[in-house]
Amino acid sequence: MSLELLDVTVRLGRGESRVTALSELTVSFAPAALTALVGPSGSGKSTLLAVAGALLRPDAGRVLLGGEDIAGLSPAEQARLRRERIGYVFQSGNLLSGLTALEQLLAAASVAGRSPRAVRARATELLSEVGLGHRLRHRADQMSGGERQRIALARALLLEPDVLLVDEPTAAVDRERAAGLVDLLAATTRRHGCVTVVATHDPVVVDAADHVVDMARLRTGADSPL
Ligand SMILES: Nc1ncnc2c1ncn2[C@@H]1O[C@H](COP(=O)(O)OP(=O)(O)OP(=O)(O)O)[C@@H](O)[C@H]1O
Repeated sequence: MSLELLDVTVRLGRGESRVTALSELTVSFAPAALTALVGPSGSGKSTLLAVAGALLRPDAGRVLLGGEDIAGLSPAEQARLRRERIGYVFQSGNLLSGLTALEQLLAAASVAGRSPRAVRARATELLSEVGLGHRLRHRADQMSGGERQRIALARALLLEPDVLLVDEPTAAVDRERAAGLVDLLAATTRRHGCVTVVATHDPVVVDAADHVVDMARLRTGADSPL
């Protein structure tokens, strides 16, 4: 299932601080492929992820997931789409306070309508794969930013979404860990066939990516869409 943004414009802020974060941007992202989204700070990478994940409604343009315009859905339909088909791994982690690493994954599975018991073994395995196998029963709110983001990554991979949106997954980890996380992301993406878009400044991610989209070139029209 492909993901396409067609002539998308997003304006953010109010009054004098109002900026056009995305201007008539057109780009498509392939399924079963990891796309690295690169570009200078402020070029709109995070904004693109928010629009692609139906967290932000564009001022103009369409966002097609498998041919359906998700920007035009009602708020309730968008909420359902976000819950069932989109995985987010943002730097804040968006975790639930008070829960352990393992409970974060089991709770997410439960909200998505899956039996926590059925996914427990896979959840444990994924937490080990992101390097947190020894901290399954530690509270996530007592972990570092990089560790919390790795929990969010394991949680997203457990739910096997159609679209996986990841913001700077390697910013808060050491180089060796970064390579391991990117390999896991790429392998899972190819296995499950999801559209994975990773906003990054990290050459490790760019080297492992199937495609690279450069925001700076898109904005000036120098890049043709994939
Ligand atoms: N809430 C907001 N209100 C006003 N302007 C905003 C808001 N959020 C972002 N912007 C602006 O929109 C533009 C795009 O920001 P965005 O965060 O998408 O860039 P980015 O490429 O992800 O940057 P970075 O690499 O630093 O994370 C920037 O000019 C930014 O200052």
